[in-house]
Amino acid sequence: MTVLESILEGVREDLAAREARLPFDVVKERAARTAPPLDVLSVLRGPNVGVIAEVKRRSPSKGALAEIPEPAELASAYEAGGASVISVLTEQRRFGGSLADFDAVRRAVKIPLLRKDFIVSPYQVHEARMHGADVVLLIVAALEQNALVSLLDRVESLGMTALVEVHTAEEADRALEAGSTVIGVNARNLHTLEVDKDVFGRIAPGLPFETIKIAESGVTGPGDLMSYAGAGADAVLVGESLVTSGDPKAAVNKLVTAGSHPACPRPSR
Ligand SMILES: O=P(O)(O)OC[C@@H](O)[C@@H](O)c1c[nH]c2ccccc12
Repeated sequence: MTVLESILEGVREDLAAREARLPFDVVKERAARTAPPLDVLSVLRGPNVGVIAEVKRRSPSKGALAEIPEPAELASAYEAGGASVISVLTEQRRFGGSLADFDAVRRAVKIPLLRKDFIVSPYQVHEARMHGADVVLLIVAALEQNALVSLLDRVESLGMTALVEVHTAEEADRALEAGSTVIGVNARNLHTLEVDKDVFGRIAPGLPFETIKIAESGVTGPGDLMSYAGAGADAVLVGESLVTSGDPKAAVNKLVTAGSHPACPRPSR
């Protein structure tokens, strides 16, 4: 079994437990009564290379990263540092996240929020909306094509934006075929956890120019942001280097400053 497969197994078990506690109908109803999602597309289409800052306690590859006793405080620091979007991991077993973290962050900040989890069922999409998500991650490697298509439709029908994650050119083709407008290229292979920062530069130039391109993983500072920008990134998604920085506001701000510097390559749109 690959790492991704074992993560998905745990996710399905946890999902079944939540479904037993709160019926899908109720989740749908509450989602429909939640304040509408924020327009993240116009945020990501802005003139600068944006920063999506992630609340991440641990990861299968690195183990514990940071305790983060107050996710709301961390998120406020990200917002104050100029992040465009905040990503909150809600997967519990491997990443130490939760929907309670998501709620705390939602109450603390005004900028768009991404629910970062392993979405395999429509239940999780409505659940994300019920908790105030604006963006939902869909991982191509975790989904059959028909499931990807129907989850993407579901996300959009609720007014949210799907960040569709790929790691290979074949997955990028599947993402485009499904109709994705925002594609994240993860430098990390979720089957093996290996990181290859050149993956973005190999895949992004082949995507349509109007596709919003996000470079995910392995950003350690402004240098990485600049090189991803040179390969066409509209934004970078950063977790580890921010949560381990000791000063998340300053760490985000360094990236944001690089992404708005005149010397930073801009997405051509
Ligand atoms: O901590 P990093 O290397 O900055 O990476 C952040 C983000 O890209 C990573 O957390 C991530 C990308 N895709 C995912 C899918 C599931 C869980 C986590 C992820």
